[in-house]
Amino acid sequence: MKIGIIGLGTVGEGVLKVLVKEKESIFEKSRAKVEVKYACDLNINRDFSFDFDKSILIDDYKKVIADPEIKIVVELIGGETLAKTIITEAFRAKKSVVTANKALIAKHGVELFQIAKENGVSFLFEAAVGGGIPIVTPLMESLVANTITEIRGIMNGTSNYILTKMKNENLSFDEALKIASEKGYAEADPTYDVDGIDAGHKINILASLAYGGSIKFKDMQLKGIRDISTIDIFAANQLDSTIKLIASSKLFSETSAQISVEPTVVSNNRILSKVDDVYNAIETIGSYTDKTLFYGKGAGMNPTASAVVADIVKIVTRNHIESDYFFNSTKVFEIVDSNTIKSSYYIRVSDDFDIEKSPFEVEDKIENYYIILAENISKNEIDEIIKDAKEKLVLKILK
Ligand SMILES: NC(=O)C1=CN([C@@H]2O[C@H](COP(=O)(O)OP(=O)(O)OC[C@H]3O[C@@H](n4cnc5c(N)ncnc54)[C@H](OP(=O)(O)O)[C@@H]3O)[C@@H](O)[C@H]2O)C=CC1
Ligand SMILES: N[C@@H](CC=O)C(=O)O
Repeated sequence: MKIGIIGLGTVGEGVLKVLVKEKESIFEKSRAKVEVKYACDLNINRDFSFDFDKSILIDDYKKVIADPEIKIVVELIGGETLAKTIITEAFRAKKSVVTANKALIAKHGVELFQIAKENGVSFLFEAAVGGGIPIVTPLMESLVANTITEIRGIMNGTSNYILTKMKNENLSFDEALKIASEKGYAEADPTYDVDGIDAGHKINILASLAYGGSIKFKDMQLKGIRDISTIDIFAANQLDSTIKLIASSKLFSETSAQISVEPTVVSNNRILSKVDDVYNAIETIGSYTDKTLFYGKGAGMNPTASAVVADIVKIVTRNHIESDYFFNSTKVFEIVDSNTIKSSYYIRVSDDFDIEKSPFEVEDKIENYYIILAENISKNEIDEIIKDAKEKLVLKILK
């Protein structure tokens, strides 16, 4: 089967490399014959990290769409504008699409899956969540017997890399982010990584796969790691805990779920506290399986390429399920406001805060800050109590 790859950046170059180097072994294992007819990028005169027949290089994606021999388009340019046009044009030209573009699926999944369906083609996206970790296929296929009630995990490699380097190597936030970008982990706009947006795209996708229907991305509560200071990392350590950016989704009813992304103080007794660097880990709770844990590299050229290639092979071997259950507009989930739900919290407030007049007790005092641990209280209630403090940070605790 002939395919065209559009976008030869970190992931696209990796996919081309795997398809060139592993052509025979992929055929031996799957009987899939995958021929890359076009590899498209804006800059095709640059150096590549491996040898291949350069005659496949083109710089106009329209050639891929216009060629009737091409059966699969692999969209790896990222972004939400041109990528959406390319994917839509590919569907209308009766071509299946494989992508790693989580932003596009989280925001436009309902529309795109509808167009794919109308044109009788496939739309696969294993690489969109968890890099090299198989998690999309398990949720759609391997765990089909279960009602998935909870999904929780570390889903952004860049912010996990930054938090790990700040804790273990005393690197500054900016130094660690720079290295993550150089390694190809970060998004073209790294605010997506550090502000919880990328993890938000991923939990949106997983929740839709788990519960069916769709979740409106704009209604989700997202918070990133920008406000985490070395003081918080030190204080968490004193509490035998580690700060992680946790994306989570909990089913509340048939039509509502609590879905959020927030930095969380995770007890060192939990496996998630040990997931470091670019690694991701995603826990699911299923009605029959109970807890299942998926762990692996969440970003970077090779792991992500592995997931994209798996989708290509799936389409070539016609070994996948088409279903109306996921990403449809007939069941749109209501998102429960996390700030109203009682939980345990870590609070850091500047010492201008009148602790005596508050219901809180000081757990620790570090520099000019009180560290407080609060139980059985909502974030909204805490915000009201500490509203006059000059500086404050409130993080959920995962015991
Ligand atoms: N990096 C990672 O670890 C992961 C990334 N993803 C997702 O994969 C996708 C790709 O990410 P990544 O590889 O990191 O991004 P990159 O920015 O490294 O690569 C994108 C490539 O597409 C090229 N491009 C842009 N516009 C066009 C066009 N019109 N025609 C042809 N090529 C074009 C870019 O060229 P130029 O640079 O000249 O603009 C660049 O080479 C994104 O959706 C991302 O979210 C998913 C999982 C992991
Ligand atoms: N920028 C993302 C890339 C993979 O999805 C991340 O850091 O996790």
